[in-house]
This record gives sequence, C-alpha cells and structure tokens, in this order.
Amino acid sequence: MLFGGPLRYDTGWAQYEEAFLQLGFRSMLKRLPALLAASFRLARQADRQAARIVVSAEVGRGIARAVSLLAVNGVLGHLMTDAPVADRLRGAAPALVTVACVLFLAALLRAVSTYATGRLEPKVERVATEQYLEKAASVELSAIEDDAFHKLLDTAQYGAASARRMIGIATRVVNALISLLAAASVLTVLHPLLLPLLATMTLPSAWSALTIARRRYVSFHAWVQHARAGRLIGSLLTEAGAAPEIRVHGVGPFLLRHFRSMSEAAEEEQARLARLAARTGLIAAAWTGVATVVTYATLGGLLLAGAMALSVAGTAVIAIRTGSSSLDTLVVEINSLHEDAMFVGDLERLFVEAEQRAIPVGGAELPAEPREIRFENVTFRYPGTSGRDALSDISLSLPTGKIVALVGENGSGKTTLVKLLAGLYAPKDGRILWDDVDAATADRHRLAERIAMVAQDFKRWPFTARVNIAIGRSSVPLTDDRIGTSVGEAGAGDVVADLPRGLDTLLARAFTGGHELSGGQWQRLGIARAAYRRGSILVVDEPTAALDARAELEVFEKIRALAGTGQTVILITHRLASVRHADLVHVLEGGRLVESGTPDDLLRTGGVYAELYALQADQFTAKVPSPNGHAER
Ligand SMILES: Nc1ncnc2c1ncn2[C@@H]1O[C@H](COP(=O)(O)OP(=O)(O)OP(=O)(O)O)[C@@H](O)[C@H]1O
Repeated sequence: MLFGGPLRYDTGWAQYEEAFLQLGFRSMLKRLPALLAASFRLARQADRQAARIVVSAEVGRGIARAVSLLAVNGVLGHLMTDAPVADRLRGAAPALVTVACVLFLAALLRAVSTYATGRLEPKVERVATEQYLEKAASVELSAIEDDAFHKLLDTAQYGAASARRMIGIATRVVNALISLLAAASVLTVLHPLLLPLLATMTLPSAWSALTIARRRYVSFHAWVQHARAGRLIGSLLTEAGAAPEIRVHGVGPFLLRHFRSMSEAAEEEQARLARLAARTGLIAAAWTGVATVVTYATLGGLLLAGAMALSVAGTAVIAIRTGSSSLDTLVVEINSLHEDAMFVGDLERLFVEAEQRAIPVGGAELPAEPREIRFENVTFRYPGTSGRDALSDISLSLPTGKIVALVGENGSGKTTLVKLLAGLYAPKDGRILWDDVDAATADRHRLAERIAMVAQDFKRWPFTARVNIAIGRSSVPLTDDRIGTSVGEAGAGDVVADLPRGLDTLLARAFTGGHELSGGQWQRLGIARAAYRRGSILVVDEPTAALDARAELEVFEKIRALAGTGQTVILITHRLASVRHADLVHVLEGGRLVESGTPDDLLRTGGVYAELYALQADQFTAKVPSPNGHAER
C-alpha cells in the first residue's frame, strides 16, 4: 500500500496508549477539576471578562434549578394534603411564585451565558491555534523532519477546536453538577434508598458513553497518519504543480485507485466502530430498563407499605427524573470533556515537546567581522537515518569576503554542509568555528541574521513579487529603494518589468489575478530575495540550474559583484566553468572532503575537480557531425 500500511506504530504511539489507559471512569472523575480548570485557564487567556460572565451565569443557573426543585417540593407538599382545595392552592401559592421567578431568572442567565460563550469560543480557538502555530515555527528543523514529532503536530492540530468545544461542555458540566447535587440532596432527605437507585439507573449510560469514547480515541490515533496520507493523495489530484504530469503520464487513475483503497479501509474502521457502538448502546439500554423498573417498583412498594407519603413519592419521581437527566447529561458531558481534553492534552504535549526542541535563545556573541569560518573534523548524520554519514570528518576553511565554491557529484554533501553552516543542523562530532567562537555555543538567531540563502528548493511564496523579495528580511520596514536595489543586484529587472502589475503582481496562479513565473524567472526573484536580506554570508545552492546561458553568465557576474562588496559567497554549482572565478574550491565526494584549492591549482594537480571539469569541457569541444558525415570541430 502507498505510504505504508494504515497502522504504523512508532515510538509516539506508546505515549497515546498510556493516555488511553488513564481513561477509567474513576480517573475521569478525579481529573475533572483539573480539566475544568484547564478550560477556564484557556478561556481567561482568551477573554477574561467573557469567561467570568459564563462561569457566574452557569453557577447561577445551577442554583436556580436547585431552588426550583425545592420549591416544587413545597408546592406538592401543600397540594397533597386533606385540606380544602382553595386552602391547598393558597398554601402552595408562594412556592409557585418562587418557581416562576426562579425559572424566569434561569432563562435570563441562560441567554447571558449563551451570548458570552459564543463570544468566548472562537477566541479560545484562535488563542490555542496561535500558540500551536507559534510553537511549530519555533522548533529545530530536525524536529519538523522527525515523523514522531510530525504525528504529534498532526494530532495536536485538533486541540484548538477541542479547546473551543471544551468551553461549552464545561459550562454544561458545571450546570449539571449543581442540579444533580440539588436532586441528590432532595432524594436523600426523602428516603435513603432513592439515591443508590438513581445511580443504578444512570450507570449504564455512563459505561456506554465511556466505552464508545475510548474506542473512538484509540482509533483516531491509530488512523491519524492514514488520514493524512489520504488527504495528501486527494490534494495531489487537484494541485496545479502535479496537474501536467497527471495528464501526460496518466497518473490520475493510479492516484484515484489508491485514494479509494485508503478511503475504503477508513470506512471499514468507521463501520467497525459503529457496529460496536450499536451493540454497546443496546446493552446499556437493557440495563437502564431493568434499573428503571426496579426503581419504580421500589417506590410503589414503599407507598404500599405506607413507608412514604404520596406527596413525597411525587416529589421523588420529579427529583429522580431531574437527577437522572442531570446525571445523564453529566456523564455524556464529562465524557466529551475528557475526550476533548485528550486532544487538548496532545496540544499541551506538543507545547512541552516543542519547548524542548525549540531553537535555543541566547548564546555567545559571534565576532562582528570574522576572518574565516572553519569546519573542524565535522561529522553529521541526518536524524533518524541509518547508513552512512552525510558528512564525515570534514575540515575546511571558508575565508570571509571571498567566493568559495562547493563542488561534487549528486549526494556528496554540499547542501548538507551549508545547512550546518546556517545552523539548521548541529554536527554530530567536530566543531564549526567563527574565528575562535564555536557556532554550537553561539546565539542561533544572531547567526541566522548573518546568512542569506537561495536554497535549491527555495520557497515560492503565494504572495506578490514585492513581498516575495521583501520576505527575505520581513523584520525591516519595506522600502521601494531597498527592493529596487535588490532587483538590480539580482538582475531581475526584466522579470519584474514583464509582470502585468509589476512588483504588485500576485505570484499564485490558483488565485484570481495570480500570475505564474517560469523556473528561471523564479530563480532570479530568489536571488533578489537573498540580496534584499543583506546577510554577510550569501549561500547560493545551484543558482543557475534553471537559467539560460545568457542569464547564467549574468547571474554569476552579479554574484561576483556581491562578493566585491565584502559579502562572503558560498556557491554550490555543477557548472564548473562558473567556478573558475571562485577564490577557493572545496571538492566533496561521498560526504568527505577530497580536494581544496584555487580552481587553477586543482586543474593543475589533476584530481576529481580536473576530471569533472574535463568531462564538461569535452561536451563543448566534442566534434559536431557535419551534414556530409565528416566530424567537424
Ligand atoms: N533531509 C534529509 N534527511 C535525510 N537524508 C538527507 C536529507 N537531505 C539529504 N540527505 C542525504 O544526505 C546526503 C547528502 O545530500 P546533499 O543534499 O547534501 O547532497 P548534495 O551534494 O547537495 O547533492 P546535489 O548535488 O544532488 O544537490 C544524501 O545521501 C542525501 O540522501
């Protein structure tokens, strides 16, 4: 099956299983105060005033219900006496007025609570989502590439919606709790037998709701990656980037087949859950039925035996109905609260883990104008990969203010080396020294400030051309001067001039008014972005891969000019002719440094560089067959 099987258990799974094991009814009740406190904390963070209003209104509603129950008891007490009807009614009147007033007040409080909850819920979701996104953006690249962390990101994204739901649920829990307390106290006063009977009637629904929620949560975690893969396939079918290949290579039916088989597997799981839920519900209903019969039979027995007055039995019936409906609500709502709290728990777990894997803040100051950056016996392997190191025992110098070229065949480690230089990864062994400051101890944010990078797969932001350039340093105010200079430095003037609305053209074909650039045009904008950033070290990874011959020459000219202004240029390229202007060339092979020197030195000594150079040169000097069959130079 594409993307592996539906159930992939990795290290992250063990933690979910532990969370699942905590899902007992007792532990749920024990955790209730903490859960309510957590949702209240979130609510206060989002909107303190609305949170206070909701809590006060719900407590008020609960109390109102308790008072009305006691008042009803008073009404029945007066009505079910032997006195004349008029006297009975007169006696019951004050209690009736109390019931009416309390019901009116409860309705008012309900309206207040509805309004404040409605105001609060979206804010809670926004605050939680913001925190989620902020944490996701602040972790190390290695965390983003780690599939266990990614799974956590996947599941935690539901935490914000759960946090929103928890607000409404928490209000209903508080309300039902108070009203249950009222019913239970009334029942205890009426007859001690009635309380356990009430509990027996409600236990089955508690058990059934809990069992169903447990299954749903476990299933969700087992299937979350499957669902992501399914969504990914679905989006591939509609994505503009994949559209040409889907049509020319006829990939559509292939992707659809996989989409269907993945969806069918997920449907089977849904059907399995529904089957189990139906069975559980049926068992619970039978159990409740028996318990209800026993309860009313007991009431009848007490009446027949003269152990209970008719008015008391009437109140008991009302209290049992109120109590069991409150208990039902409570069980269902606590259960939902718990289920949602587990997703909020995932979000909190993400916060903790993201904190641990965050790019550290602070550290040693880097020299303002270092003479060189030295790699000292640097070894690196990508986290979670086995096999060979991507870089092994590399020692080399990157003198500042010069053009240093990194050369080597595909997969030799050039990009990895510059990622380490930029602080995106840390070496497994060895050090990267900026003069004598170890980059591992340096302030990472300050280090990144110094670097401008045109990566091989630099981001094509779905924004305007202007923003696509200025996003190179979004922390400074955007000025036309700076944009203009950068466009000039990158030789992107023609690209911008050709755009229908110049710099204000939206570069996202999928949106109205959006425009698409060619690969080479994008590459020029990417270089303009790096120029706009004005880092002291410019890293360009294959800057001319998509450029035509004339543009390529021009771009290298521009890059040389940047080095002339004091910028250090680290250039990765397979076009060895362009490397001839570099001050220093490092040649990598299989993650090891095999040669270093000026281009002329390397050509003279005749190693890997000279060999690759000769191969490329041969392509241009090879004899071109003439029309009459003789080879010509
Ligand atoms: N994010 C990653 N996770 C795991 N392995 C990676 C990752 N990126 C690169 N590698 C591996 O590290 C090795 C070096 O890759 P790198 O991208 O540094 O090579 P390169 O010299 O830049 O190649 P190219 O000329 O094709 O761009 C390769 O074996 C590659 O498979």
